[in-house]
Amino acid sequence: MEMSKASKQTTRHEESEHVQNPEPDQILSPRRSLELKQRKWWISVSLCLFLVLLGDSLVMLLLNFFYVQMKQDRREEYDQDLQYKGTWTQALIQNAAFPILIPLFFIFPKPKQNLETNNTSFLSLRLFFLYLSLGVLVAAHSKLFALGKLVSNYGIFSLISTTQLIFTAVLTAIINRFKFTRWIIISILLTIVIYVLGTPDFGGQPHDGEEFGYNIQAWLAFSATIAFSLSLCLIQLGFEKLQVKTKRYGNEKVFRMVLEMQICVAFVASVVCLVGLFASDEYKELKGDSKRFKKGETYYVLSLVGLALSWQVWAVGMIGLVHYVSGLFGDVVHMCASPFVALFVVLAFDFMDDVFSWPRIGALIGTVFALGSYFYTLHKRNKKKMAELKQSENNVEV
Ligand SMILES: Nc1ncnc2[nH]cnc12
Repeated sequence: MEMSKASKQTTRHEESEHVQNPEPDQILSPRRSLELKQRKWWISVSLCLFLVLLGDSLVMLLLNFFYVQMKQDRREEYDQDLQYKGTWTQALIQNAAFPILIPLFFIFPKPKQNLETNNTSFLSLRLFFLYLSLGVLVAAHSKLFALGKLVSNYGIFSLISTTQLIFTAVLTAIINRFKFTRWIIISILLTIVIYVLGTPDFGGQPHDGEEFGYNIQAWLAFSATIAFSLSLCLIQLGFEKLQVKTKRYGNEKVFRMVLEMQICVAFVASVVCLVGLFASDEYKELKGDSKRFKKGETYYVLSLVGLALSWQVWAVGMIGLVHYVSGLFGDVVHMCASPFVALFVVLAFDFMDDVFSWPRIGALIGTVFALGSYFYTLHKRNKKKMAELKQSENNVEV
């Protein structure tokens, strides 16, 4: 697209201003600047990891709280009726609290737009379609996840969910041309074992006789799993190939990108879930649930609001990990959260059937090795970048 004379002048003016007032990073030596960048990156990764653990734990605690509120005493008398019943509602809750992120989006600093790029409207259009399709995909996995949890035996559902990491690994190899290292493979294998041993129990299961056929259960869990893995890989692709290339945020990876992705995708997903909720007449059943809540309607609404906010905490952490590291790492962290979540559920609720047994303790210890092994690869990658920079500096000096 042709640039007008006036805009060219402004651009030149801005460019000279940019040179006269360099960014703080540009004043520093390249080595110091890379060091600072890597430190900032580690802080961002640690923060996102914490958000995923926190979100995962809060979601599971609130789901169990809901279960306890609907039932007078023990959880071992499983009853599907005591879960959040509406699956469109649950899918909506998983996405609908995104507006709380909008003020955050404006609070986070906006880096200067890169002025070299001129043909970004094409990329922005593709980004728009990516957000649209990702929103539909996220709505689909949220709905299938809720449905699978409602109609399946939770143990079987969890076991099938274990394959999630395998799907993510295969899909990311194809879609993102992901390069696996020995340490990443060790981390994946450990995470699978951790997930099998450490998944938290969940009370809201159907009675044995009431379960859907195993076929349907398996298909629901598999579909949720594949849709979830696919969404992680596509989000990574969107960051790498579209969002970074539009250069609206300069050349850097910034947290604003994470918030933009989550707000746009969750908005589309919420619209899809709302349509589903009304088209299926499910909204009519909501009143019944609130009446049965032991602590009353206010707590019922508060627990739904809490659940919706917890999902946003989780989603921002997940998308942050995809942005700063990869979809595969996001999935590893999400699955490694399971023994922590199980521990919190055991500590928070006095469920007679739920103890923090040896396999779970083993799983908890295993997370240190699984995450440590992935972190080792990341540390080596950062060190390699620093070594390359030092090498090129030495070459210039010689
Ligand atoms: N909607 C979802 N949320 C969390 N984990 C999932 N795994 C598959 N679908 C999921």
